[in-house]
Amino acid sequence: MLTSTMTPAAKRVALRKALVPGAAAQMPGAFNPLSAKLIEEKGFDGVYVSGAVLANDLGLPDVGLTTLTEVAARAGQIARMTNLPALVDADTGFGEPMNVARTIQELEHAGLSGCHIEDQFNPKRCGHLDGKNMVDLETATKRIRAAAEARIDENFLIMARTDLRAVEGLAAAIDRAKALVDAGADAIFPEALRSLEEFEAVCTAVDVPVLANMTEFGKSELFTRDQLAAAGVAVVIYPVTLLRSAMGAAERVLEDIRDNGTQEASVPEMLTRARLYELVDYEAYNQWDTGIFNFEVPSLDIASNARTLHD
Ligand SMILES: C[C@](O)(C(=O)O)[C@H](CC(=O)O)C(=O)O
Ligand SMILES: [Mg+2]
Repeated sequence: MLTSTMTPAAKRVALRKALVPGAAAQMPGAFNPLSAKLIEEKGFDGVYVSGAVLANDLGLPDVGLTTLTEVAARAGQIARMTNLPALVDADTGFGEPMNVARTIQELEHAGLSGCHIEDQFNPKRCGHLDGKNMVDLETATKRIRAAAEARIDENFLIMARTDLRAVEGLAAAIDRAKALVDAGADAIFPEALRSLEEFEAVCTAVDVPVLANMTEFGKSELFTRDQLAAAGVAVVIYPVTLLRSAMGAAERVLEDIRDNGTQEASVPEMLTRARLYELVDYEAYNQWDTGIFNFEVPSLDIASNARTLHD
């Protein structure tokens, strides 16, 4: 009720514990606080807060336009609504090393469990697009060192993302990943790898947990959890999956209303009123005021989601 019951410190410990090489812990991307509750209810290991989703949600492209204030605020809203640890995409860190240090502290104060910082130039691009511009090794390591030194809670996870694979190849990406670990990264996000063998090579080369980005319509195939676990991956993100699914459903129902004059045919696809109320724990709020949940919600078979509007 109201917020999660676990402290940010406890969630950070949970994230550290989940990040075991070969565990392939699954962290779907929450596009809002409510979807984080759904992710938790379905038994996932953590929640990812995607920079692409955050930007796209504002109607913006994912090119580094969002500010630290916007990202910390939205990620904080998401993090505090779930007992799962939340890992946020901090893009290029929002500036020079001193700004990166502030980014880490703001994200900690917002209740996040960790973040990743990448080695692209601003304006950055989605890691699965061509034409990325990379910063040099010195700048990349400075960002990570500043991040690691700035944290207050030693369990706040600093993950270094390298986008070098698509630009200079796997060997260069592995070299950079090692240097980023030496600079203080607790985990590595090798972006846009091409095969399971490449994941395996990175996992073998670095002695910290490795993340796999299973984003749709990108450069990586959509490998299964078992395949990634066998390659040694510690954590898997599905960053934009829920936003793409929700927006796909929204597009379909809008066309239904426009073309048929009613949404009736789309209702079976919808989350029911009862299910929605269950997710926001409506009933629990009666603890303060018994008048809050004293009405009838059409009782239905929540599991099959099979009712119609007229039930
Ligand atoms: C992981 C990612 O950084 C994100 O912002 O979610 C994106 C995802 C995407 O655009 O599909 C990425 O650069 O891979
Ligand atoms: Mg991103």
